[in-house]
Amino acid sequence: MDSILQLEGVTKTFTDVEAVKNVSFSVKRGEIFGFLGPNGAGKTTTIRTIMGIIAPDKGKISFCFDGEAGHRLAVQEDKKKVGYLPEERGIYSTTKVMETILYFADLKGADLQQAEKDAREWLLKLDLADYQDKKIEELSKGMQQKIQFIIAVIHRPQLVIFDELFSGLDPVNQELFKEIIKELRDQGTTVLLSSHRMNLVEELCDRIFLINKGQKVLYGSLDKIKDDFGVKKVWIRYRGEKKIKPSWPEIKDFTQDKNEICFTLPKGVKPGELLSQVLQDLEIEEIAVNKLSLHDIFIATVGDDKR
Ligand SMILES: Nc1ncnc2c1ncn2[C@@H]1O[C@H](COP(=O)(O)OP(=O)(O)OP(=O)(O)O)[C@@H](O)[C@H]1O
Repeated sequence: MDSILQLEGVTKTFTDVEAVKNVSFSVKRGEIFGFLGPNGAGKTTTIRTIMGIIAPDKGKISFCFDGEAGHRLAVQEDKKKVGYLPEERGIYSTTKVMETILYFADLKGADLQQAEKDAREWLLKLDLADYQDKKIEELSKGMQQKIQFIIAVIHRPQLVIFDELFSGLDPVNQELFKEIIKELRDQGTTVLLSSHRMNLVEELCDRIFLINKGQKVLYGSLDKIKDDFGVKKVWIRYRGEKKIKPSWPEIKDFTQDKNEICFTLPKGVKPGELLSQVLQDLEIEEIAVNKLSLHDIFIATVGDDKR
């Protein structure tokens, strides 16, 4: 898979904050790429440099549309190939919903007849069909966010960047957008998704970049990151209420709740060998051995600093 977007050594310093330090990654054509990090990590700053809203102090950002050679997003024509949902929400406006969507579609050079047809379909899909003639300011925050989503995709961009798409959406709408993002990917759109919602990222993305304090922490395929991390989480439910006192030095983060125990095994410890010793005198009802979730890896990697 070739890259549609490439960042090489991107650095951005504000007066007294090094917001982004030497960040490099590439987004492959047709993938859903997760861009993660705690609050203040540098995600939005990186995205704004990608969108050409702020210039990086150092580094190179290049796009490669339709197999062309990579170049900066300077040309107006190229900007039309990218969609962007910014983190800051609210398009408070007295303009009507459909007019607003078509205004942005026009700015991005979309065919207006096609855009109007697409807009109707999106509004229907997002449960806003009755709102097309309402003023934007009459919509709730979540509804306005849906309109911003439509604006980001109305010109059928090749690459779309969602900065915290899921924030402010209720669980039903989060599920709806999860499906929509998969559909966009299946239709050939590349998606860069910045988010704190680890469970959603885990379900949607094959590859991620985790940034903390402006710098790379983890980058690559989620499966490989989990394998490299190596820690396994073990959960066991057994018959009876025997109190367990683990005497095995390999076991970490041990907790017990009635007849359920949970612990982690560090990288390199083979669960089979240990469990055969641990389980000798327990009558097991259920057992699960899993790689750490992205949420656990996130906490383990950046949590200490945050605390
Ligand atoms: N315009 C600015 N002027 C000064 N400092 C800024 C500016 N924009 C961002 N920063 C600083 O840069 C750092 C990174 O901010 P950024 O908004 O990129 O983080 P983020 O990862 O998007 O955070 P969040 O998840 O909280 O939105 C922060 O320390 C922030 O205070």
